[in-house]
Order: sequence, then structure tokens, then C-alpha cells
Amino acid sequence: MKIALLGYGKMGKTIEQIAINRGHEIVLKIDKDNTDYDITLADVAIDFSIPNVAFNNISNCLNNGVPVISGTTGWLDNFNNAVNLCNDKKGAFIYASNFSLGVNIFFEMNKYLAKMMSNLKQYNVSMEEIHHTQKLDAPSGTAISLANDIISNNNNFSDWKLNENGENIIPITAKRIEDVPGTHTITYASEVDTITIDHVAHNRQGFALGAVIAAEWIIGKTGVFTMNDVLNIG
Ligand SMILES: NC(=O)C1=CN([C@@H]2O[C@H](COP(=O)(O)OP(=O)(O)OC[C@H]3O[C@@H](n4cnc5c(N)ncnc54)[C@H](OP(=O)(O)O)[C@@H]3O)[C@@H](O)[C@H]2O)C=CC1
Ligand SMILES: O=C(O)C1=N[C@H](C(=O)O)C[C@H](O)C1
Repeated sequence: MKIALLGYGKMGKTIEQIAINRGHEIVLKIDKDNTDYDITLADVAIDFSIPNVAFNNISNCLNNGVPVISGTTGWLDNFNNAVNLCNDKKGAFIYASNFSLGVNIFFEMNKYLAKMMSNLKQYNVSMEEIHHTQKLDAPSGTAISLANDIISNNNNFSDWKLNENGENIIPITAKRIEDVPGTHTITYASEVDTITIDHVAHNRQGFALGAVIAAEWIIGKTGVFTMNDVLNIG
């Protein structure tokens, strides 16, 4: 498979290694100094870039009939536009805030726990995410997915806020510590006890492998998909 890497930073480089080991060819490596390119050279594009260019990258792929996998976070104001464009062009598109198998299992655990806690109003939920100091967005895309899944599965919470408490609010704390690949912790606390679940990434390999598996999976398909479709979980 011929892969275009839209974004050739920490993730782009990790994806390159894994893709080559799985027998793929990298035909484009795009960073901020190299934005004039022919996307049709690729069978599939993998976008791990920066929030304010992700939607343009995705649109360029969809307008040129190239399936696109995006892991870039912090651009979701334009998510519905990407979905509409994909449907108009009969293209293929997957966005995931987190491509790792472990986090996708953690997403399911979070939904299950949120459902169980729905009738237990004595528990307040809170979330903490920790990432490396170069991260541009906060809270992380993964934390936003986790919070939205709690809201969909638990009537006690209707919104999330960064560093803010309040009735029916899920407070999210974002910490930035050098070299941390990604840690997410969900805490339910009552007066008598605390329940915590967490996911700790040890490196970026899990995110990158998931993105390459999604790129292999999407070839020949039409539509907007999620990692649940790819991994067949949930
Ligand atoms: N969904 C998931 O599983 C995961 C998502 N992420 C997300 O992926 C994104 C990238 O993360 P990471 O690799 O750590 O970040 P980096 O900062 O290491 O890499 C970002 C890359 O984007 C490039 N870039 C800048 N402008 C453009 C442009 N116009 N077109 C294409 N590329 C451009 C940068 O180029 P230059 O170096 O020249 O500035 C750089 O190569 C982030 O949004 C992060 O949150 C990260 C890990 C997992
Ligand atoms: O920027 C990162 O590094 C990561 N970003 C994603 C997010 O915002 O959730 C996924 C992962 O946690 C690493």
C-alpha cells in the first residue's frame, strides 16, 4: 500500500517505521515546509498533523478520492464538515481521538462503568489527562471522547469543563509533563470510597499501529467509520 504521511513529527515517524515493517511504502512525508504535493500518489493518507491544518489535509484527500485516516486532535469544530464532504464525495474517512487497542478497550470500560454509576448519585466523577509538554491542545482528544461517553451513558452529567467544577459537570484536569506519551484517569469519588480506572501509554507504538491497521482496513470501503468498526469491539 502506498501511504502519504500528512504530518511527519513524533507520530508520523513512528507510523513510518511500523508501516514499512508491515510491507507498505511511504510515498509522501508532509510537514509545514512541504505543503505542495500530489496526494493522488497515495492509496491512503494518514494525518497526524496539527489542529489548524487537519481539516484542510482531510478535505484535500477527500476531494481527490484518497481514503484518509486522521488522528489529529483539536480540530473537531470542523468534524461535521468533514463527514458531509466524505458523504458528498463518496469517500472514506476515519477519525479517532485515540487509535490504540488499549484505549479503545478502555473506552468500552468507561461506558460500562458510567452506565453502572448512573443510579448512584453519591459519586462525583472527575478526569485527569497527562501529556508531554509539546502538546498543543487541552484537554486531549481522548479525554473529550471519554467525557462525551460518560455524558451519553450517565444521566448525572451533562457537560465537561477544563479546570472547572459545577453541578452535572465532569471536571477535566490537563497536566503537561515532559516525555509523557498519554495517561488518562477517571475517578468516581463518594464520601466513603473512590473508584479509579486508568490507561497509561508507555510509548507511541500502540497509537501508530492502530492507525496503520485502520489504513489497511479502509482500502476499498466507502463511508465514515470509527475504530469500533475497524477493531470490531463495542
Ligand atoms: N489519535 C491518536 O491516537 C493520537 C493522536 N495524536 C495527535 O496527533 C497530532 C500529531 O501529534 P505529534 O506527531 O505528537 O505532533 P508533532 O508536533 O510531533 O508533529 C506534527 C507534525 O505536523 C506537521 N505540520 C505542520 N503544518 C503542517 C501542514 N500544513 N501539513 C502537514 N503537516 C504539518 C509538523 O511539521 P513541522 O515539524 O515542520 O512543524 C509536524 O511534522 C496531535 O494532534 C496529537 O494530539 C497523537 C498521538 C496519538
Ligand atoms: O498529543 C498526543 O501525544 C496525544 N494525543 C491524543 C489525544 O489528544 O488524546 C492521543 C494520545 O493521548 C496522545
